[in-house]
Amino acid sequence: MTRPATARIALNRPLRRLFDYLVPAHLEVQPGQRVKVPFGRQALTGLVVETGVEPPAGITLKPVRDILEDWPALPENTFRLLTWASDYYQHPLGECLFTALPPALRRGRPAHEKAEEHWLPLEAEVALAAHAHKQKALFETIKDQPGITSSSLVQLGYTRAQIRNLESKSLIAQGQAPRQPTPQEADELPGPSLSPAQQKAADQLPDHTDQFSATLLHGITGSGKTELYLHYLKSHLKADQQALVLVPEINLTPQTLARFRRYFGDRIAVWHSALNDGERLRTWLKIRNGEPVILIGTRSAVLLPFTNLRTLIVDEEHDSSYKQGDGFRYSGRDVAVYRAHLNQCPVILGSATPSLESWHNARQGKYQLVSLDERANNALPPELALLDIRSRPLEAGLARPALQAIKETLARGEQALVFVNRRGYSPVMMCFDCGHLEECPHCDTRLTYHRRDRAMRCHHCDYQQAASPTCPKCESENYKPVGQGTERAEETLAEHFPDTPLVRVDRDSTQRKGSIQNILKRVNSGEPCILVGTQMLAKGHDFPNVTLVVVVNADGGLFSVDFRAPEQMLQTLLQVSGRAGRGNKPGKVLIQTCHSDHPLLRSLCTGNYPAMAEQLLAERESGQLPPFRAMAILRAEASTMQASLQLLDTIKPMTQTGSTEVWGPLPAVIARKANRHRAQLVLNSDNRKHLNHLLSHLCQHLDQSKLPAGSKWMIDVDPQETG
Ligand SMILES: Nc1ncnc2c1ncn2[C@@H]1O[C@H](COP(=O)(O)OP(=O)(O)OP(=O)(O)O)[C@@H](O)[C@H]1O
Ligand SMILES: [Zn+2]
Repeated sequence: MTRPATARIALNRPLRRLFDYLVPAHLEVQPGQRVKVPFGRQALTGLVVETGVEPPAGITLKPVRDILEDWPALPENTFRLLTWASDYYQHPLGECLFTALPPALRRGRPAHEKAEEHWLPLEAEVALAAHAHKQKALFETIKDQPGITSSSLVQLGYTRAQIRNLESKSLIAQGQAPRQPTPQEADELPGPSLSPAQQKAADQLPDHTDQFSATLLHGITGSGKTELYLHYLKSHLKADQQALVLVPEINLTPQTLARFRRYFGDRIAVWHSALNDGERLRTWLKIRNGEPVILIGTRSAVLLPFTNLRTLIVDEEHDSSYKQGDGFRYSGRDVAVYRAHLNQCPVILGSATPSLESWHNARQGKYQLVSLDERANNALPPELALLDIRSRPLEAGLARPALQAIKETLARGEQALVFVNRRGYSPVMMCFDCGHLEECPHCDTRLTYHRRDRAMRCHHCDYQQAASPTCPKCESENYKPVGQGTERAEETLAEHFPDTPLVRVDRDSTQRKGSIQNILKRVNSGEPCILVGTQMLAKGHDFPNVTLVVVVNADGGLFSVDFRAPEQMLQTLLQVSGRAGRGNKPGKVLIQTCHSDHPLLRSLCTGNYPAMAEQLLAERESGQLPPFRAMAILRAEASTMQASLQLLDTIKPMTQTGSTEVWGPLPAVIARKANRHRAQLVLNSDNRKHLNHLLSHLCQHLDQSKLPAGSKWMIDVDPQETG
């Protein structure tokens, strides 16, 4: 008797196991392929992991119901990448594999595009009834963006009925917009002409796209790293090959895209969180079909099923947004390096402030270091100075010399940028009579005061309450904001500079789709203005007329318990400083601090990042911290702290092997978040392989143990946040 055909299937479930099914004779399946399988009373989409498996004895298998297409949605190479990542990050294989599918395919939709409706205006102006505001706005939108799709319009808040209505009035009709230049046409555009310093760096980049190499491109802020990427792709990527450029979310600005489109036209595709399901499916299909796209995308783009990926670039490689903070906690940068290794192709990691991990790898010769230490366009590096605010009067956080410098900058017709590391009005509300501080009822944190909408908000859970004008405890009127947020800085600056436009950039001011684009457009017009913002402003932007940067308070990272805090502080401060003086006028940076003699801040002022990195690495080495050892955190969450600690206490003996040092269990820095009590066990090992085995073993054990109700555990490998 021949053995019946079987398949082992992964489901999109947080389960560390696979499921075996029979494969009916009329179906043929292969690894990576999507199938429909019965699961309980449901029919689920599954991905074939293996065929011809020996099912456990005594179990009657159910048959696969159907195949969704006759080709593997995940080709072999992508499949191997995800299998590796599942093992490395200790995340269930099913969920890892499904992250490489667009939402429509996860849900079992067919893998082909629905024809999209594109719209063009038929008239130059419209005569609509005066009250038809929405219709007019819709028409204007279509006029501004000819060829826009129905789904994009719906995303902008219009309805399909409104679109039909304009169509019935013969004001718009279906049709495609004028095309972008094709790759051939774009080829005729002159390539970027590199400065001598850029050319020297370009000459050191890897020559071959058919073998693995990892390069760390350390280019100071404003040195033109993007120009180098463009040049590299132009001269090395063949017409039929695919490339991936990873960027942090906020860097995917229209300017960046325009620069890539200028050289590569339609070959450029994008991948980020704001795409709708239709757009995701379309781009996914292009990549899976092996079209020679150059994909510019955020973190998850590194998991997509490329079939001919020959170059990977990770811009701002130090950026912490490359590490996913929940669920499948992978690092987009590290997966990119592994992927280049699998594909035998080059990966280029670029940054003005490389992560200590990458710097260490370069020092050890694992990565090739290429340095670019001149700014493009003959611009000079900014001049950094500390401004000690210990005994100076402050006006809402700003010292007089800082206000004076802003005034002079504006008088010269230039722009100033004020960096505040908190959004909202003030991070604390305090009663100066009874000492009451308003805290979140669900977390161990203070509530942030948002003056604009008179709300007190928790930045860790969704909690908010109306702001009270008097102390909620003793009703004193002596109840006041303490500390600086972006809203408060904006308010003070508006009082000081009533005639100057103020532009605030933080998560609150950029929530609406397109608002960041409008803000950037305004700043790029060059008119004198003051920009006030958080980290969002620090990264990657190119504002040629910003000549002054003021850092309201630099001290946040100096005394944190998180061992990465000093590194992240230096990176943020150097990045935000790097926004000054990128055009033809010199830039100046004023850093307000209460610790102007702190060695870290002193070395910051030299602007010499390699020296800072060496100093920080020496500290990491003496503390036996990453990158000198591998680290993983086992976190527990429960309805009481005691339960969390207890769970970790029972696990701890299992983690104590020769090569692993264990710290904890200890409560997390924010011990209670959204009413969950959090504790952690930190594992450190000299041997990454041993640590990986230990973690796999732990996962298996924990999966099979019965945990107390309401308790949860999770593993974070190479954690970014260790508090
Ligand atoms: N070879 C060149 N010729 C003319 N202009 C250039 C050249 N290279 C770069 N530039 C310009 O210099 C500016 C800085 O370049 P870019 O934004 O690529 O710097 P960067 O290295 O990415 O900086 P950061 O790390 O600060 O984001 C841009 O306005 C860019 O157009
Ligand atoms: Zn909260």
